[in-house]
Amino acid sequence: MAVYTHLGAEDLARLMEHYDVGRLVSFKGIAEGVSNSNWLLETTQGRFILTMYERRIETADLPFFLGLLDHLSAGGCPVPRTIHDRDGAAWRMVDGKAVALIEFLPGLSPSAPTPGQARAVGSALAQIHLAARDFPQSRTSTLEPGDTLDILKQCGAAALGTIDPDLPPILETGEAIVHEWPRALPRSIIHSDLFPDNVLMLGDRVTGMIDFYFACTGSMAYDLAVTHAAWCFDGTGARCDRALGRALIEGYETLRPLGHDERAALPLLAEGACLRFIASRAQDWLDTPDDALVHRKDPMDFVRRLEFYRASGQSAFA
Ligand SMILES: Nc1ncnc2c1ncn2[C@@H]1O[C@H](COP(=O)(O)OP(=O)(O)O)[C@@H](O)[C@H]1O
Ligand SMILES: N[C@@H](CCOP(=O)(O)O)C(=O)O
Repeated sequence: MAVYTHLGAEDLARLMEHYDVGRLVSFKGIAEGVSNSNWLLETTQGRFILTMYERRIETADLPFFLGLLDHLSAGGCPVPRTIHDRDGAAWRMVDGKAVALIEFLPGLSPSAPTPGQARAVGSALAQIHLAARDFPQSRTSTLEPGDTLDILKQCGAAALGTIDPDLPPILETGEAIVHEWPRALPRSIIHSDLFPDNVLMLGDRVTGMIDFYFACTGSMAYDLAVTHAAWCFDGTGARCDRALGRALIEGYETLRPLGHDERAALPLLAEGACLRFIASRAQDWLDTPDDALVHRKDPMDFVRRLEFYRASGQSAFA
């Protein structure tokens, strides 16, 4: 479910009058996504996405997120640009909530990625890392391993055990990850959540990277590790497809070869990436009532991935 707020035809038509995008012809709410409300709008000039920011996103961060989309798009990356209103503003307020109108990009999110698609995504990720280097704004990550371990500690071992009896030991593993975490790797602006459902593709071509609402200043190799964990396993995290992993990293290195320090850190970075998704999923799981119409994502899918990275070390990326 990803339309939390009701906006009727008249509300949307009135809103569109503030933009130079023609007249509203049709619209529909988009079911995918969990954080924001999204509508697909069709006007006499084309298609657009309207996003209303509902959860987790601070209005104070919008200049960073929306400015980043415009910067990357202007730099030739497959990222939607924002449509500014007639006063030049990238977002407006509707009923006390911020909304932004965003370019619609064609494409489908792959549910069973191929090595060709993984290679293209690796290369697109490197492209945004390079293009973001001269983006003048920065944003501190709120999901470093220390932060995510704190989230798990706040959940508490007892509550984690109600999700799965094998979950509480993650608290101890998390301490080890925080202790060993590398702090001096090359940085840029990173996406931090480049799962297949945040990439639009036509065949082997990336047509869109979306949902930059976890983007922040961070280690580029960490972003590659997040993308490895997100793309290269079956749904439950029980099996890693090493061919996909190889293709992803090869694709990345066509534009930005990894340094020795980055390559050496990949297993630990991937463990940190898993810790981050275990924490947010566990928190959401415990915060979501049993009868809510939301599909809860299972933190154990990333516990299995973490165990794989811990057991395999460098060979996971060979
Ligand atoms: N620029 C875009 N072009 C085409 N479709 C988009 C665009 N932005 C979002 N979408 C569609 O909306 C869905 C939800 O968007 P997303 O930003 O991932 O929401 P959430 O932040 O709630 O996860 C996506 O899965 C995609 O289908
Ligand atoms: N990719 C994360 C969930 C983040 O939610 P999103 O809908 O904003 O992409 C996960 O799989 O846990």
